[in-house]
Amino acid sequence: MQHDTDASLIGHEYEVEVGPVAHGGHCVARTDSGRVLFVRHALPGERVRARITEGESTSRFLRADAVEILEASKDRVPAPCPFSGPGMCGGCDWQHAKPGAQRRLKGEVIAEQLKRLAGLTPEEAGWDGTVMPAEGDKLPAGEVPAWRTRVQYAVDAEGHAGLRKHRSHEVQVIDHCMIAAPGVTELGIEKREWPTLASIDAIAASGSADRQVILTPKPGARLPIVELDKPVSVMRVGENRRGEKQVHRVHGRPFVRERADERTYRVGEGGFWQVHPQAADTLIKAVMQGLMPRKNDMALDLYCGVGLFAGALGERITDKGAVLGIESSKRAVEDARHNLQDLDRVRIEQGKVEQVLPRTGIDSADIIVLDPPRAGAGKQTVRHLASLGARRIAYVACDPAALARDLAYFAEEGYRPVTLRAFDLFPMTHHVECVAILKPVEKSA
Ligand SMILES: C[S@@+](CC[C@H](N)C(=O)[O-])C[C@H]1O[C@@H](n2cnc3c(N)ncnc32)[C@H](O)[C@@H]1O
Repeated sequence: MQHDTDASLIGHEYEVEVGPVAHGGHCVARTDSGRVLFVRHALPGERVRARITEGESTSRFLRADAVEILEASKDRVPAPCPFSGPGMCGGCDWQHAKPGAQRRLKGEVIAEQLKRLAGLTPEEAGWDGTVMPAEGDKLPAGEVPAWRTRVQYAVDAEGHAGLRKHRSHEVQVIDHCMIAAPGVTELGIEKREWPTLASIDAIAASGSADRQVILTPKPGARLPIVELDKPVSVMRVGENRRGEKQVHRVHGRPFVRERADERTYRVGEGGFWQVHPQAADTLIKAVMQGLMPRKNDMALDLYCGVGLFAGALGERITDKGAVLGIESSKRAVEDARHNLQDLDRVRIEQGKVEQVLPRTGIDSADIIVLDPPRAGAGKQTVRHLASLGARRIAYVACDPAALARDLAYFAEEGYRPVTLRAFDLFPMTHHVECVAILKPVEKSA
């Protein structure tokens, strides 16, 4: 039996004044009785009618969608995508904000996380407070940037391709995704029916003409014959006898080729590559400007993926120096070793940073780049890195909260950020990428 005290509030509506944007991209508001709402599709300063999408009368906070805008912000624009809005596609949650306002709001989230979790003002973090577009991203104002080179389509019960709704397994059927790169759209996935599939990952490399689809069949279903508008390589997701996910090549190359800093990188299924076409070059430039590698440096590239930063470092560390990359994914390590085989100062180790790094016996490094997954590196790894005495550390982060937490750990170990740069590598969404350069705090005599 359900008590009155924990009754579901889903569907209840409140008129609220919308406060600041919070980590995760939702705006904070309060009901008249003081309940905290995280409101999607709203903007700071607006008055909206918010409909509860998650929460009970006893929940600490509720989630809501702005279903009617009673007083609009000057930053609001009509969402260009017909599939974006309350109850629809969960992808682009900031379509209703002008591009400049999107970047300003991302900046406000970074500033808030730095203050709350690392006790740093923007000045103390070496940040001018701006979020820059990716290098070379010169899209005219007002146009929707078609940047997404990798799109994961979900398939509904009738076989129509679409995108997942926000925090839901339901599929929003679409006829095209506005932020998908032209190479993805040209495949025509949405024009066909896929009754035997659960999902389709579509990849259109930006560094080559390679196109790939990774098909996940419904349990027990057969793989369809794939006929798309452009030639693609096809991979299939299955399970081995132990129930572990395995990916097999059906036809074509089992990888796509990408380019960054004038090198070609092979990226196999499951290997990480930045989704925005200008992201890899933008990040390499920011990291190299910050680290300023010297020919004899001992350098580490942690969470190295298919070798993006290790490649850039290996090009610059040419004399008696060395570069060690560490990456947990076996497939990515195979690709990294292939990609960097011409760089004889570069070595790649497979395994988790927190396990492999202590095993290497390395007790000093001159420069370090780390680009961990969303959760960040964590206290143990930060402590280990600080003990290596590097003169500079570049921290690449896709989550400002994880970055701020790790900056606080670095501060405990005597490292502080000297510059921080933020890039809008995910336009139309609340996501943002940061590069912080850290140096040891000089000890006073
Ligand atoms: C954000 S990606 C960065 C990849 C690469 N630096 C790039 O920009 O292309 C993070 C990478 O860390 C790897 N990874 C995740 N957890 C790890 C761990 N504990 N140790 C080592 N690698 C890990 C993932 O497989 C992924 O390739």
